[in-house]
Amino acid sequence: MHVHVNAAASLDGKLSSRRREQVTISGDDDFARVDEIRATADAVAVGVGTVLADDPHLTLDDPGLVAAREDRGDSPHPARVVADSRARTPTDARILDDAATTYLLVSEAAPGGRREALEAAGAELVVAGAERVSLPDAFDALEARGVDRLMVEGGGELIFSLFEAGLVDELTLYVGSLVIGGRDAPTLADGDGFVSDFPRLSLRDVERVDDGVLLTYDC
Ligand SMILES: NC(=O)C1=CN([C@@H]2O[C@H](COP(=O)(O)OP(=O)(O)OC[C@H]3O[C@@H](n4cnc5c(N)ncnc54)[C@H](OP(=O)(O)O)[C@@H]3O)[C@@H](O)[C@H]2O)C=CC1
Ligand SMILES: Nc1nc(O)c(N)c(N[C@@H]2O[C@H](COP(=O)(O)O)[C@@H](O)[C@H]2O)n1
Repeated sequence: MHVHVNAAASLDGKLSSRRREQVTISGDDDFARVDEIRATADAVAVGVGTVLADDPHLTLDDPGLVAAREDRGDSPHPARVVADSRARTPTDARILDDAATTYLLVSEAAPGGRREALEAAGAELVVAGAERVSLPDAFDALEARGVDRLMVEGGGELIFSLFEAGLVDELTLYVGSLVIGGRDAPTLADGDGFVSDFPRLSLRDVERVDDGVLLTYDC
């Protein structure tokens, strides 16, 4: 499976503020670029922290991109994926509407009642890992369901785990021209952080987009 991580950060590396509310960092051109990456993906993933903070929809905005997917025999929108060990996704989350298939990656520790409620709300559950979602096992299960290209939009906890597991193939980072600051504000890679064996990426491209910079890396 090809895993493409995309995120937007302030120039001090924050994905949002210390309030963990959604901050608009990208401009129109960058959001259009994000839509295009979504359109080429079989599925778009976030962690449950992003679902709880942003209530994202993760579908395509551009009807032309929807039509192009349908012309080539794909579903109108990519599937949606949430890494959610304990099945904390609210049953009324936008990500659970019927616009696209939604896979919830849960662990064996997810309470049975929550699993049933989320299945009733339309989610397809994938169980991988004892306490926390095992990303390698979960991604194998997604691949078995036809997900060959996965886009990951965040947040920082999930992205750190993906780097830690060596699962990232490509990173695009839009760096907006604003400062958010805050020692507790989410960054591109949070988690426990690395103290050695830091992942080193290969810079493929640098481009000016909106009033910021788009960095593209091979991982
Ligand atoms: N600017 C941007 O591009 C973006 C910004 N954001 C912002 O980021 C913030 C949310 O980010 P964050 O709080 O880091 O949340 P994440 O979206 O990264 O979700 C983290 C949660 O995912 C669950 N999870 C399940 N399995 C794993 C695993 N193997 N590794 C890591 N996490 C796992 C964990 O909860 P559990 O243990 O319960 O499973 C964890 O707390 C919000 O403020 C949002 O606005 C988000 C995306 C993009
Ligand atoms: N690329 C990008 N730029 C920003 O400025 C952002 N705040 C985000 N956030 C991500 O986009 C998701 C929202 O998706 P929908 O519009 O609801 O489909 C949000 O959850 C973050 O993952 N991304």
